[in-house]
Amino acid sequence: MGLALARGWIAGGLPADRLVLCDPQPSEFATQFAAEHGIRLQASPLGVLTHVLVIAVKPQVIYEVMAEIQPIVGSYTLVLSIAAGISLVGLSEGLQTERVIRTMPNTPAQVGRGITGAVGLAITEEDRETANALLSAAGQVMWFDDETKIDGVTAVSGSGPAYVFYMVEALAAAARRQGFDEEQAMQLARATVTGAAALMDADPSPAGTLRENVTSPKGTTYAALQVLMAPDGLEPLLDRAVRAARQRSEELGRA
Ligand SMILES: NC(=O)C1=CN([C@@H]2O[C@H](COP(=O)(O)OP(=O)(O)OC[C@H]3O[C@@H](n4cnc5c(N)ncnc54)[C@H](OP(=O)(O)O)[C@@H]3O)[C@@H](O)[C@H]2O)C=CC1
Ligand SMILES: O=C(O)[C@@H]1CCC=N1
Repeated sequence: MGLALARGWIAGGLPADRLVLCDPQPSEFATQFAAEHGIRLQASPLGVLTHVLVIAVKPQVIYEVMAEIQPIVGSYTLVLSIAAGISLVGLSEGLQTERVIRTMPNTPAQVGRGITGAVGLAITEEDRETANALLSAAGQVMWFDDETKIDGVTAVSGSGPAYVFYMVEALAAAARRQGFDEEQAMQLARATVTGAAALMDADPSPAGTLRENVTSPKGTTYAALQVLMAPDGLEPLLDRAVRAARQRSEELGRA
């Protein structure tokens, strides 16, 4: 996810010499990305004068990483975390600063179409503007005063792209059962979801209206929606999925 953000920032015009990527074992992709854009890539941020420190490691290793990098955090450093579940207090204690922002982006950030939820601890208006400039290069930003909202953002939009991609996989599987080969099934499913998303993007009508526009009276869509909108249909299923993601976000924060 850190690289997705970095790609969004570079695509959005952030000069490469303002960015230092730190990873003790960078992937081939990260190495290539850094080389291609002339971005400094190093094992650790120790020694870097850091005005904005973006922490994008897994929640399971974040406390260990914070203990290691705390010395680079000074009064001049604004900290921005994207780690699921890790609280403002946890970040503040780990890095010995209150200039901390907890965020939850999502992977469409890499094409500038992400949405990020954000909440700050003791940040100034200037800190908020700095973070907003970075985050909005990757898409929309929603600020909250209540930190618990970030667990909800994580469960809805942070994890959400995976739900949509799975919907494509499931629709393609259903298409295969209708006799299409794998390639045809995936083409039909993928174009349906990207096309529907593009239509929703272009037309501000409520999603319900767009759905009704597809649904001819007593037609085929109506028949399908009788199944999807049944009491045991998609809504309760998504509700369970979102609750499970939220619970996991809360658990990661306690671990
Ligand atoms: N994936 C997503 O859609 C989203 C993820 N997030 C958050 O982003 C964070 C990363 O998740 P994700 O991108 O999925 O996971 P990844 O494993 O893809 O990314 C974590 C990266 O951090 C590297 N890393 C490990 N230790 C260090 C270290 N000491 N210093 C610097 N880098 C290190 C890892 O390397 P290695 O693989 O070698 O361990 C890996 O490349 C998590 O906290 C997650 O909650 C937030 C929003 C959305
Ligand atoms: O799966 C995860 O834990 C991360 C957080 C949100 C999306 N991916």
